[in-house]
Amino acid sequence: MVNTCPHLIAEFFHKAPTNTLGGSRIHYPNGIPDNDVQPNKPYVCSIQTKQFPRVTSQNLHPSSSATKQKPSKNIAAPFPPVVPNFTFPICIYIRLFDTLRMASSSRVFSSYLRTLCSLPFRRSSPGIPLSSSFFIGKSGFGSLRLTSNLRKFECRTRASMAEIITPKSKGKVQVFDAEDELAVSLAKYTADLANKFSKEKDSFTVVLSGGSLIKSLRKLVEPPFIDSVDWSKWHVFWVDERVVPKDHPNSNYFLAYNDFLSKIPIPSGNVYAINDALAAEAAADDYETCLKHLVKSKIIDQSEITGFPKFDLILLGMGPDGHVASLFPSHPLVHENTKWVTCIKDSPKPPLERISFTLPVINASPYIALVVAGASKANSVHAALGPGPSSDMLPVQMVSPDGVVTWFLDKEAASKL
Ligand SMILES: O=C1O[C@H](COP(=O)(O)O)[C@@H](O)[C@H](O)[C@H]1O
Repeated sequence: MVNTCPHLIAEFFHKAPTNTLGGSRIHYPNGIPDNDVQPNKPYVCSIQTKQFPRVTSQNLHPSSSATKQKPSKNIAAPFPPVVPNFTFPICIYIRLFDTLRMASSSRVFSSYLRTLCSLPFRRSSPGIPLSSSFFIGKSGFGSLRLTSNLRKFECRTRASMAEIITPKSKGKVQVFDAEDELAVSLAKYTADLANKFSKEKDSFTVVLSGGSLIKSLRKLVEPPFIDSVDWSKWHVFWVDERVVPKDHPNSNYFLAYNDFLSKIPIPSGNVYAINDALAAEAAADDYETCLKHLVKSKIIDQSEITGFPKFDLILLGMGPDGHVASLFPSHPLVHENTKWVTCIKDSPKPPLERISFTLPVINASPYIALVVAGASKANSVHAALGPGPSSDMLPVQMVSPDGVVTWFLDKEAASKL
């Protein structure tokens, strides 16, 4: 019986005409007897109830008349009068830990549902998976599992972040309801890695992109993160640069200096800008020489397998067309596999001339963050993370390191997943 269960799982289908939600009886799958239920193991069960009103997106709304129904005499409180607009697409499984009290109290149940309502993906959108399920554990940490007939996602969430677990090769994908939350998470991720590497090898080599990435790093230069790292251990590089003077508004260095570097106590000798006094090829060669020197002096690690430099962390942005660094779709530079640093003189995005790390350098990194926000990038995010192969590989799809790729997406960028 419910009362003897170490944890409970409720399931409801808000689309089905017989929707119910309640706690009078838990049915475990495949006829598992209640006393065989293992602690801390999730089961997808159904709750059979006659007491609660049917659950639909309407009657979960506070103003709905269903929420004002009188509860049956068997339940402690009316079924959630407080759950805001609730429009999960198909079906939801709620795992409740720690006993009967959770199932037997609709107040607890409704507080779980409130947490659930703050999740992304709660609105139906084109391409919404055919079914979804949601698990909430003891700590308030939950996950949303979305299943389509093409592929499976599993999302884990804390507050308004969902994590989509894709095939390993595609990396770890986090989706944030708001860009501000993305920025906090990125700051924590970066600070944690900086501390890990500073502790392990007394230095931290990090590579910046230009563009919107710098804005997304803004929380790192605010408390508590700014005080949580030893900036003297940092060595900062650029994955790409535009061939313009360092004080030009198009310069990636200029952007990073204004919004990031000028706000942190990093030794100026640890900031390795691309030489703006040289023409494109010379600047690329000069940067490669600089990197080789730093590999020799053991500031930068080197991949034992490929010989390419191995930066501790590469922070990558992605353009709406799926470009990363200054490696653009269908451009021959994406196939450069000898040089460490190269240049492009016909960039489809201005300015025409740019310097860029090559893909083997990017892919040598043990940690890559792909930071992508905004609806304009949703198609490329879908090409990279969505189901099925695409005929023309975007540069972002060629980011495939031996290490870990972590995607930081806002919900607009993830809207086509
Ligand atoms: O031109 C560039 O574009 C990409 C993406 O920029 P975003 O503003 O769309 O995020 C950027 O990552 C790269 O460093 C930059 O040179």
